Amino acid sequence: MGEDLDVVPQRAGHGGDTPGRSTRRVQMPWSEAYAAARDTGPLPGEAVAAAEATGRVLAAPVCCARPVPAFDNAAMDGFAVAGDGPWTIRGRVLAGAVPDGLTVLPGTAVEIATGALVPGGASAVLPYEDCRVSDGRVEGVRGPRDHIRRAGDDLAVGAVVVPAGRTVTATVAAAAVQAGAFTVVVHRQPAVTLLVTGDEVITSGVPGPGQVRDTFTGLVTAVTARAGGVVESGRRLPDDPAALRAALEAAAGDVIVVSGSSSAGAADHLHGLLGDAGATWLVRGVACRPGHPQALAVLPDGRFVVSLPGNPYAGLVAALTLLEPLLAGLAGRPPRPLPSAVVTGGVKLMPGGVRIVPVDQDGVLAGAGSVGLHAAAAAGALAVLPPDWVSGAPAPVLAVP
Ligand SMILES: Nc1nc2c(c(=O)[nH]1)N[C@H]1C(S)=C(S)[C@@H](COP(=O)(O)OP(=O)(O)OC[C@H]3O[C@@H](n4cnc5c(N)ncnc54)[C@H](O)[C@@H]3O)O[C@H]1N2
Ligand code: MOO
Repeated sequence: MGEDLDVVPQRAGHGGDTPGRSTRRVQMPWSEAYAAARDTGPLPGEAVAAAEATGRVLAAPVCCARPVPAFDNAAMDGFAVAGDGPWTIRGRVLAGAVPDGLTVLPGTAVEIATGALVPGGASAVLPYEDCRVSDGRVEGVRGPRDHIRRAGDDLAVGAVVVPAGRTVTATVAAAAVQAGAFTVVVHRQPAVTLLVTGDEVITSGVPGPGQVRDTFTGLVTAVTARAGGVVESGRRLPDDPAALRAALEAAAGDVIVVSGSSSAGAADHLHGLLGDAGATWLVRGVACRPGHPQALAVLPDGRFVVSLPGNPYAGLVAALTLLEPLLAGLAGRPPRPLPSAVVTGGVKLMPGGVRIVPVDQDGVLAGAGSVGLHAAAAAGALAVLPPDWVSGAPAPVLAVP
């Protein structure tokens, strides 16, 4: 666990606080940091084929473009008839056929399939079950229902199929297509560039003395996907300010995630570079353990920078505290309260802040430092424990990716 250099549990650090190198950082309460990340607002909408929009959030309502049903069609297999019976059979219309010029005259019938376009003149469809057919004639008694589905019976043009703000599911996409809305307007997916810093970090092979294997690429990719974003590029960088500055300048997309370089050491350049670049802090330090050095800034051109502390468990905490809500907000997902669960066990709490601890599906805490990921991996979730938490009380819970 890192040293508590600067625990000042009060709110501060919102916009306007220009980054610069400093070892003393005011820490924002965890719930405010989470909300600040989540409330950055959605990206604009774009038109996407309904069938390809699954998982995206509607930026505009889906409106009915063609009536449902789109044309008068038979609700039953049988005979479309006009006038009183018996009726002389004059033809057959199957689904998909266009009975151009075919009119059902009084006293005549057309054999018809469910879903087939009902020819002009027909006043009802008699199901086979209600008919007798002999010598090219149909006899039967019309019931109270005409068994014709009229155009627009279910939905009229202009009606709202699904309101804005809903996530496109397979059913939403199918309903849109059924209503003739073949494209839908969804919030743009936030695009992420991941910069993995650290001379000691390697991305393949067995680490040599002083080296570690990168743990962030997979975690950030999973958290990003879960929040509705997409990692468009990832790079490993040495602890070199010029390389980090160039990578920050060149990074494409909406959000730059930087792992490591979050602290105050001689090799930690991120904060100074963000200051040089004129960035504005939305969050700079969070009153939580682990993960207190995490930060969120916005560059003058609107790109966000999320700083994940290099210690792997602390970085995971930060990815769930800042990255996931930021991306979910940018993707247009409506804010929802975090799920909460009854948590039991014993842990040293953090005065003036929250302790974030792996918790299993039965609500039992597992201990964890700021480095090892094993407890989070085995537990599957993290409990956010306020300073006054007692065993048996509920606490917000974050699912691990
Ligand atoms: N003087 C202070 N020192 C430190 C403080 C502090 O407040 N004052 N905070 C400590 C805490 S807490 C954390 S967390 C770390 C944050 O460090 P950085 O974000 O600057 O990260 P590094 O120093 O580069 O690395 C820290 C640690 O993490 C390992 N690491 C880095 N990247 C990866 C990766 N991609 N995969 C796996 N492991 C990684 C790295 O090898 C180091 O062991 O600062 C404390 N120090
Ligand atoms: O302990 Mo640090 O808090 O690893 O982020």
